[in-house]
Amino acid sequence: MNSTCLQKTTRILNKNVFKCFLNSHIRNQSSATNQSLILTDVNDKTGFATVAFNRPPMSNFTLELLQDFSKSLDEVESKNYKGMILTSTSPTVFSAGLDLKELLNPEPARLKALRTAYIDCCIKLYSSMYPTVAAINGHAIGGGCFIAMACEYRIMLPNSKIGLNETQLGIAIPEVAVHATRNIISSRDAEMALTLGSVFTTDEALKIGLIDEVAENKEDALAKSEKFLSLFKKIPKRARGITKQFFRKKVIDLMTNNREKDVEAFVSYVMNPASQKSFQAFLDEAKNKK
Ligand SMILES: CCCCCC/C=C\CC(=O)SCCNC(=O)CCNC(=O)[C@H](O)C(C)(C)COP(=O)(O)OP(=O)(O)OC[C@H]1O[C@@H](n2cnc3c(N)ncnc32)[C@H](O)[C@@H]1OP(=O)(O)O
Repeated sequence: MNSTCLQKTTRILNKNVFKCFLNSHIRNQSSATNQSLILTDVNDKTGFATVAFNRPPMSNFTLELLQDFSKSLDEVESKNYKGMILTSTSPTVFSAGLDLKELLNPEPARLKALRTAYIDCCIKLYSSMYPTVAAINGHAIGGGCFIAMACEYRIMLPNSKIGLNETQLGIAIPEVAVHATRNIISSRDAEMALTLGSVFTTDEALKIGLIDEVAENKEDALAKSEKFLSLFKKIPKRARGITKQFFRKKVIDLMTNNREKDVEAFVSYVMNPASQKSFQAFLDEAKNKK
């Protein structure tokens, strides 16, 4: 097989694997974990890229996943795709946030790299020139919720949970997350939600405006996402992107300028014995549920 033919075959194979994951036909999780941690599929007709976290069943973030996600976000920007739908290949979870095993008894240098990579992804997503929508195909907790919040529009499946639960784990919410939350829901609801570490059902999230729409299933969520991105089809990209960035300037500046301070604070919260205890308690409780 010559190299062009091989490339074409590989592309087709990747596309089929991706479609299979998108439809949540994950029969064999160990084969899923052998795949890339991020899958990107581009619709040639619309120019929209669908980027999926590919770490079933929880789609929780490790350093490697975040590094790959950061590269995918660069690719969507540099290849000039017309918009991005963010989702996951897990059947019931968009993302359970940072991998708690990364936070438990961590090696400080890796923990710093994890948080830095997470903030990098948030900056790229929050300030992207292309339009973004989160097709929240299940639970979105902690860092998973914030990533969805960095998109411009959120469509969620019924019977799922979403929220920034950090205070429950002993991690203070950084100032930037306060402003980002207030950009979406009322200041009053934001203060209650972030101080309590509230996790909302789909219906509650819709009621307070944390999500914009509810979809019947994943297929419907992807169709609704395309509809949202299509709104911007005729709007010149540069004018749209710069206008979006003006609305988001405070959060972008805080994330960019406070990066080192945020990383230091995060490391100190995570290393705190009380937080360590709460990570272990969560993991033990989940084990004991079975
Ligand atoms: C610019 C700055 C902005 C700041 C934004 C904040 C940034 C990051 C902070 C974080 O992300 S901290 C982590 C937050 N996540 C959590 O607290 C865990 C969330 N998980 C859940 O609430 C639930 O698991 C779920 C997603 C609602 C699913 O519930 P379900 O009942 O279906 O499943 P469980 O029985 O709870 O779990 C199954 C299995 O998965 C393991 N697990 C779940 N979440 C994580 C995780 N985040 N990391 C590692 N492992 C996780 C859980 O322990 C079970 O494992 P086993 O017992 O089967 O081995």
